[in-house]
Amino acid sequence: MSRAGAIAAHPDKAAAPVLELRGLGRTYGKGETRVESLRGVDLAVAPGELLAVMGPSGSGKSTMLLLAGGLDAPTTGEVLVEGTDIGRLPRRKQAALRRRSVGYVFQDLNLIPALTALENVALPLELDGRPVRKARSAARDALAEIGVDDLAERFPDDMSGGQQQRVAIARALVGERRLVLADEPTGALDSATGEAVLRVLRARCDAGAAAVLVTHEARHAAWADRIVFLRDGLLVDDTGRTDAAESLLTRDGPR
Ligand SMILES: Nc1ncnc2c1ncn2[C@@H]1O[C@H](COP(=O)(O)OP(=O)(O)OP(=O)(O)O)[C@@H](O)[C@H]1O
Repeated sequence: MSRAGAIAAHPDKAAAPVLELRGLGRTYGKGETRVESLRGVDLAVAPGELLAVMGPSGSGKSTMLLLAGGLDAPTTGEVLVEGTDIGRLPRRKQAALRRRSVGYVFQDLNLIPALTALENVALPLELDGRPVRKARSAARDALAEIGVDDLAERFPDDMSGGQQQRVAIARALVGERRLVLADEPTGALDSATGEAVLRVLRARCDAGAAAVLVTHEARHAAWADRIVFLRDGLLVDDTGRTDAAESLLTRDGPR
């Protein structure tokens, strides 16, 4: 299916959002060291939608992603994942929802050094109670999707930074993740591999997932259905595509 065709079918704005941020704020520190990292952000991401978040360094992009994934708690406001306010869930249920529904690709890769690539990718499913054989089979599929199935038996220390990053991306996508949160996911990758990763992210969204992609690069943001801009902890523009990003698009996808 062409990208133009995929966009016609997605995102499904009529469906309930996969992710909703309501009045989201986060303040760090006190007194002179107080920083208002986010200052009341409202945002909804629909099934099928790939949303790009851009903005200057320090504008709150990473903070927003951490809060959206329940890895940090907001000072004000709410985060709803598939309609559930994650702040109201007991800790164990919150952890289960994160494992089942949310995939993270952060700059800090956090692969477990004592586990092979395959074991790292299978881990979230195994923690969730999936039988080991099924979890590893799904992990193999995810590694293949990212094009690193040949690394399955390798340990993180025996991989390059780019290979580790691709394994971390496979771990974020394994299973039926409805929400993928990616913070500069192509950082350590050459441009062809980076594009391939974005293609996978796009395909996941076209299959019904929602994704939030923090990026500094307009050519990566051009894969998104919508781009929002953060400045000083506030969303300053939620109007859709920029002309700059639009101009990077061709009929069948970004170059
Ligand atoms: N754990 C923390 N403790 C104190 N201040 C923090 C913390 N995390 C973020 N901040 C501050 O909050 C603000 C927003 O940071 P954040 O990392 O979210 O920005 P960003 O837009 O992702 O930046 P970059 O593009 O450089 O990654 C910055 O002023 C940062 O110093």
